[in-house]
Amino acid sequence: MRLVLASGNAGKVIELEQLLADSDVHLVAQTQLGVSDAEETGLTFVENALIKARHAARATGMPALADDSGICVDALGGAPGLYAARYAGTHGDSAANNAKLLRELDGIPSERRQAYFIAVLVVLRHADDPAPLIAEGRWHGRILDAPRGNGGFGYDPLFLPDGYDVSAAELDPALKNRLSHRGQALAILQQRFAELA
Ligand SMILES: O=c1nc[nH]c2c1ncn2[C@H]1C[C@H](O)[C@@H](COP(=O)(O)OP(=O)(O)OP(=O)(O)O)O1
Ligand SMILES: [Mg+2]
Repeated sequence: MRLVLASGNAGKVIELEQLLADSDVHLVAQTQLGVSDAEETGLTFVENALIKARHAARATGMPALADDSGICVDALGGAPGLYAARYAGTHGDSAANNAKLLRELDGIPSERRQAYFIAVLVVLRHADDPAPLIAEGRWHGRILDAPRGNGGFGYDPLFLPDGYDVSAAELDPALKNRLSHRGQALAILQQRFAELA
């Protein structure tokens, strides 16, 4: 089964390809097919994932998988949340986003730095599919005082997963994929791939 992966984020593409490496799902990244990024106008992760999947399915005529994700920080009322990719103003500027997150949490002690990553994955069989497959995962932890590690992407250097003494950027990639919001959501979705036409 060939699916277009409706994401322009190289970190996500690597993780999702790895997660599906042993399956019969073959992902083709939308950038390889010349598909532009969709405008993320939704007010929820589900809406944005649907918008992205529909955009890629429409452009390619292929079934599509999309991931909308973010990080929600309790002490910030859930921010950056849905707006994680554009938290500091420029879409996808991880260095600026991470710096802003550290600034916003300046002086807040570690016991009040709880946060979770969330990912919503959507599969549309075609652009007008009225019955998308949808799965969600959440990964709990806290925000560090300073970045640690070079792996992963995005907010990983600032995220200390519950139960671990290393940041998400210091975890072995395969372990991150087993634990993460994205890995959890994909495990749920895979149980349903069999339903795909
Ligand atoms: O495992 C993760 N480790 C670190 N950071 C993460 C993770 N998962 C999501 N994130 C951050 C990246 C981005 O700041 C935002 C997602 O934003 P989101 O719009 O879903 O993705 P994006 O714009 O980078 O790519 P695209 O929309 O083309 O899939 O949350
Ligand atoms: Mg995005």
